[in-house]
Amino acid sequence: MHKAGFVNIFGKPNAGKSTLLNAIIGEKLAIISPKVQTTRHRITGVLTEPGYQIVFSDTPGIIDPKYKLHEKMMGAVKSALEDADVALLIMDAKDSLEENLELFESLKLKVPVILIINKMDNILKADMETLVARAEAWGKAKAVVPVSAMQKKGLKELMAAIVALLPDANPFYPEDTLTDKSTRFFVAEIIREKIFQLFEEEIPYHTTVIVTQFQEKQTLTKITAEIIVTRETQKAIILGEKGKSIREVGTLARQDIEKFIERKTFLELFVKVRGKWRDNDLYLKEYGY
Ligand SMILES: Nc1nc2c(ncn2[C@@H]2O[C@H](COP(=O)(O)OP(=O)(O)OP(=O)(O)O)[C@@H](O)[C@H]2O)c(=O)[nH]1
Repeated sequence: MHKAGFVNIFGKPNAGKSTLLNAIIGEKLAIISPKVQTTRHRITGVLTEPGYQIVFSDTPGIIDPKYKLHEKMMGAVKSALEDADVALLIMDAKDSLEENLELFESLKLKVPVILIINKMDNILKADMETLVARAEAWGKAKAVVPVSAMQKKGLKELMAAIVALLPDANPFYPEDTLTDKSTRFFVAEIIREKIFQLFEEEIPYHTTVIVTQFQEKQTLTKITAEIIVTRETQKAIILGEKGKSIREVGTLARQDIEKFIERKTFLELFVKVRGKWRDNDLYLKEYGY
């Protein structure tokens, strides 16, 4: 019998959700950054193997709804909770187990749960064994699996634990589907990732990216994107002296986009100032939140 189901990943910011999803799907789908809270959308990757199909979703890190944007992120967490067949709760091995369990309890999950202890490469084997035993004593997880998402360790054990909990069902997507999000979305995420890499703290959090044009030409793909910031001063920083910084964003993003869409790409970037987009419902809708 074929198995198929929806599997959602939850965890505190920086626990390694995006890294794990990428390690499993084997394609760069979610963006990864050492800064917290980079994942704002539900990102779905589809894994099709002989005998089973898993539709994965990477939800935003769990945080307080300080801004409207954050409320939308919590909304995404809740809606993901409601439609999952299996929930993967992930924590950093160096983080407090008690705190994480308290957080996971507060989600009031009604679906089967697998507790993943990530970053096993960061702690001693004996300490990990003790941690796993304490996590198992919680009693609410069907399995406790230590992994290193970064080093792709423990993934086989994790997959076996997930498949064991999947319902019998036919595949939801055709075999070659990687994701149900549009290419445009990933292009915008790649550009946003570069902004995270190149600029300090506050800039990335005040920035969003929209792809305004995506044209397949004969020899290349022409993409136009707008980088939306909240203040003129931020615009000046992103542009840089004589446009040096924005060119750097463009070059790095273009290289990754070309790898992702497997086509030569012409990328054009504009920076626009839209005050308070994070608190404005209309903008949030326009930008896909
Ligand atoms: N040492 C180690 N670091 C890891 C591992 N997995 C992830 N990381 C690092 O932890 C940081 C956060 O990883 P992400 O995958 O972006 O975390 P996330 O949970 O998706 O974070 P948000 O998007 O903020 O919710 C990055 O710097 C990763 O490189 C791991 O197995 N070992």
